[in-house]
Amino acid sequence: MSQAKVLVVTGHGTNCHGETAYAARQAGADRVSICFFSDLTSEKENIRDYNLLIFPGGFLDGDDLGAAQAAALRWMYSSTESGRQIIRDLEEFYTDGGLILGICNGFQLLVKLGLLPAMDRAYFQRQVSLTHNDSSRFEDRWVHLGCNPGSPCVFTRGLDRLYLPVRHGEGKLVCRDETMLNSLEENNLVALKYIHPDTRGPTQEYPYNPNGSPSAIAGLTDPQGRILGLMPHPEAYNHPTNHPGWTRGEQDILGTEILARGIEYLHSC
Ligand SMILES: NC(=O)CC[C@H](N)C(=O)O
Repeated sequence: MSQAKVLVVTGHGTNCHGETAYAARQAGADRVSICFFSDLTSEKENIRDYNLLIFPGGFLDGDDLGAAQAAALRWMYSSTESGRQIIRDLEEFYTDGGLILGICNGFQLLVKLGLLPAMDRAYFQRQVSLTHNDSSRFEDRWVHLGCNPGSPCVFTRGLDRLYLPVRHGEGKLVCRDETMLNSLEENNLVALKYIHPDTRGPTQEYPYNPNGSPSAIAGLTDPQGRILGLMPHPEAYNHPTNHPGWTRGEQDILGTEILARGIEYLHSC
């Protein structure tokens, strides 16, 4: 059994790191640290000392140039003080079996870095993007989600339906064409979809699909299932009283279950 060592990486404008670290502890992590991106370049922290990397939600660099765009460039082109490229550390971290979770702004970073969906195992090549919601406004609401039982994703393993909050302006997935969208489905890289509360099937209907994402895509995984990026915030449903209907006795599976599945996977390694 290996320990689950979690690193939550923040930057200017990140605002969900504290809650995400709390949720990781609740989910059973053995060690949780929060570090700033510059702690990596100054070599105060090294991602190779961890096995679960979390990119939390927020507004990195004020969403200038598009959400997480500047941060993606920073990851691609920054080096440590001793001259090691940060991106090589990230690559080795993943090749050695690490898990990566990107929540909302973190998901935006993962697609812009090309870590998701990494179709045909083409890691670090940008294949899709996330853009402005169809509503042209920030959407802040709870959504119903269905997990894909055929997906290799370790974070959603055994989960069926979830109810989680979203809060974003740029959550609509963009694919080059219909063929790419179909390949995402065929390769089971779609881990989570927005579903309609009545039919319980994938939906394009607003506001159940809050951004107009094609095929109702809310979260993606990679071919190895060790990376998950999702627009909803699992860390924000870490206690029954976070549920908007808790005073009426309403409850769903806690969002922290997503983190717990990843941590269980690490414990089993
Ligand atoms: N909650 C978040 O992480 C916000 C995501 C993002 N910056 C957006 O508004 O699209």
